Amino acid sequence: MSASSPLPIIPELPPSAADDYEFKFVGEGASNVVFEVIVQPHDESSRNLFQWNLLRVPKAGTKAHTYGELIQYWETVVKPLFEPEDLVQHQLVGLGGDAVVARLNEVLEKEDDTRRVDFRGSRVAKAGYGLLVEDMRQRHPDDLTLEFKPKWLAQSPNAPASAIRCRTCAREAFKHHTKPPAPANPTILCALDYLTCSSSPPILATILHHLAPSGRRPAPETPQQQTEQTQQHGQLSRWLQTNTVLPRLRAAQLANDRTGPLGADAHDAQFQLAMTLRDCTCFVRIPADPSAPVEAKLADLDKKNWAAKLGYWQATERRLIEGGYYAGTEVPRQETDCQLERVAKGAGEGGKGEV
Ligand SMILES: O=P(O)(O)O[C@@H]1[C@@H](OP(=O)(O)O)[C@H](OP(=O)(O)O)[C@H](O)[C@H](OP(=O)(O)O)[C@H]1OP(=O)(O)O
Ligand SMILES: Nc1ncnc2c1ncn2[C@@H]1O[C@H](COP(=O)(O)OP(=O)(O)OP(=O)(O)O)[C@@H](O)[C@H]1O
Repeated sequence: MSASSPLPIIPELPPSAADDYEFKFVGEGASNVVFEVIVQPHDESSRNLFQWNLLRVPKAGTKAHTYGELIQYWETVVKPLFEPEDLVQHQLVGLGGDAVVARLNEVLEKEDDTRRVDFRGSRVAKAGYGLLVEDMRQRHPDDLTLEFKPKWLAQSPNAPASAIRCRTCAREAFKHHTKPPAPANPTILCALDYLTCSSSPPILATILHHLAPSGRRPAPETPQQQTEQTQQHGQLSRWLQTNTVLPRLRAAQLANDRTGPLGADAHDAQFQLAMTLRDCTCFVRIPADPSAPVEAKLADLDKKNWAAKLGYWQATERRLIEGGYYAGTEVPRQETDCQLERVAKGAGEGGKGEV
């Protein structure tokens, strides 16, 4: 938003929305909740707003910035780093009063039993604005959709010389140490593999196994569905090998962090941006229609509350170094599959070939 561009018109939910609209829980993170909004068929203007968009609202009691600040940061700092098609688009929407927030909280309360344990009981904040975010879910029941966090695509500048794990694998090993992984999902995907899979078929196979395990989709019921799924698998492989968005994200993470958390201060705007870039989500949609293009977009590129988080980031980095999580010497040893360890062991020893 430059100083000279006109202020965008912010749409507003009508006062009757709490009673007239249906709100369905879609997902949540530590700071936000996302809902699908279903409007009356005759309400054409609202139908246009919500046909391809979801409603994202802030949770109460977090240290996150207001949506006005998030939009300003995204427009001026994040957006210039990417191509428009790399980013999930969004716009502010007025919530039309506390009745909508109360309604959203009723929906959330009903979900409590199935929510992530540490999120249970958290509620939507009494905010004036939400965000309309481009809906990245399936548009057709046979579309293949994926969601993952690329995290740290390059090593932390603070990693010790003895590191055989990247920052993402070290952090995951620490997490598994304090909270053992679910039996269904025991292995860790090394974030560095996203960038090297283009030149290594075994690494590509590992990523495909993590992102699109065959058991997660219903088995094809017709020859047409079988063909579609094979095509989509091929499209996903090609996307992983040729996309430009993850290399661009990695380059921006590297360019904006020369010191790592231990050398940064709360006023270091570049480091702060790097931390935003390390906590985004990548959505991929591969349409069932083979002539339609693959869409892959980054979301959740929110400005971090640096003053509130710097202490946590520094303490995490120290814990990973001092606890031996980078060096792989923690006790008991956690199972990881880091590219750095594979390289250190030598590509020949049953590893995954050149990386
Ligand atoms: O600290 P990390 O690396 O575990 O990342 C946190 C995320 O954990 P996860 O991606 O699951 O490992 C964490 O994600 P969850 O929603 O807890 O899964 C948040 O994104 C957190 O950011 P914020 O406090 O909401 O600003 C994230 O915090 P920072 O990115 O600010 O460190
Ligand atoms: N544009 C979208 N399309 C489809 N689903 C979405 C979209 N945005 C969010 N979601 C769903 O809602 C969930 C939570 O959204 P979001 O990432 O905005 O929360 P958050 O609190 O910012 O997360 P985090 O704690 O990781 O920072 C996502 O994991 C995803 O399942």
